[in-house]
Amino acid sequence: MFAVSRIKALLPLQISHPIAPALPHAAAFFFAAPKSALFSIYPAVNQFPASPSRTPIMGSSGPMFSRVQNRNFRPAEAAGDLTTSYPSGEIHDIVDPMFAGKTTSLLRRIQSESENGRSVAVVKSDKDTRYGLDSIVTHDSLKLPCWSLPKLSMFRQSLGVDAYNQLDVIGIDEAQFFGDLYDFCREAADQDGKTVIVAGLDGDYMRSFSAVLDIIPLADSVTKLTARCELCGKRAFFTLRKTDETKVELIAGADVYMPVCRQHYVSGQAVVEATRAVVEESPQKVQIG
Ligand SMILES: Nc1ncnc2c1ncn2[C@@H]1O[C@H](COP(=O)(O)OP(=O)(O)O)[C@@H](O)[C@H]1O
Ligand SMILES: Cc1cn([C@H]2C[C@H](O)[C@@H](COP(=O)(O)O)O2)c(=O)[nH]c1=O
Ligand SMILES: [Zn+2]
Repeated sequence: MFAVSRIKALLPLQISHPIAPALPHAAAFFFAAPKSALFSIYPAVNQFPASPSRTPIMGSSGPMFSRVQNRNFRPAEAAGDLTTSYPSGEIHDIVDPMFAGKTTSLLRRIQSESENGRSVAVVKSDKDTRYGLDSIVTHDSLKLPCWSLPKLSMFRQSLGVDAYNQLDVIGIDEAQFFGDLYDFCREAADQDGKTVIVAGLDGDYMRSFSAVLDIIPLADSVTKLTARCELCGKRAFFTLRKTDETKVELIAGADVYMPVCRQHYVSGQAVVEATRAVVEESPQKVQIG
């Protein structure tokens, strides 16, 4: 087994530079918004518990941006009556390899919804501890407060039922780590009338299916972003793992992963596998790239 070097420098928890202009090398799903508008929602961070995941108290308020009206929630009291007007939720699925800009897109979408007067909250998997548990953070250091939870089924209870009912928009980052993504999205959109914006990897380093693909049949829209191949600069659709670690879930950044085009995925995988075979015979620390 090879040792994987740990991420050396965690990104700072403050925004360290302005919003990247429209994801230069992503086929972007771009919500034009002034930089100042994004920053205007950050003061909300200080109004809420530093880490809601550590204090998931019933009825507590979490990192949800202010809005008082509940536009979407409709009790399902008349279920079965065809004349009943069901809530009009939506599901939008943003998928990509790593570094293509899905967290940036999610952040912009949430910002845009908030500016349009909608009540928003963001949740990510608590498995991703790279930048702490109280924010989603992009690879270029933009951040937004969030809830970190092991399961989406805990979301309503963590926010408190009243706060959940008042929500219009739910953003989900690192969605590939949620086993209950399908059930949560279906209920939130179909029953509770929420707009759900989901961002996650469509495949792991082996290009196997991710939970994010399960919700395509439920979705209003699916957007696949692309990164730039780190080896040749062409469009990158895949994530290459540079180490010999084989477990599916391995939380890391650019020290372990890189976005690659098809050609470099295939050749890169061949190198990783050949190296693994050699090193299994003669163990030593190796990292490619
Ligand atoms: N190899 C890389 N290492 C670090 N950052 C990168 C790399 N390639 C692209 N980026 C930056 O990451 C940004 C996208 O970050 P983010 O939205 O967090 O992506 P994702 O959530 O899809 O992983 C890009 O706009 C670019 O500035
Ligand atoms: C390819 C791949 C990725 N992961 C992990 C690595 C990161 O912690 C996240 C993806 O983060 P990002 O916001 O998309 O950059 O997923 C993994 O566990 N297994 C994989 O195969
Ligand atoms: Zn390439």
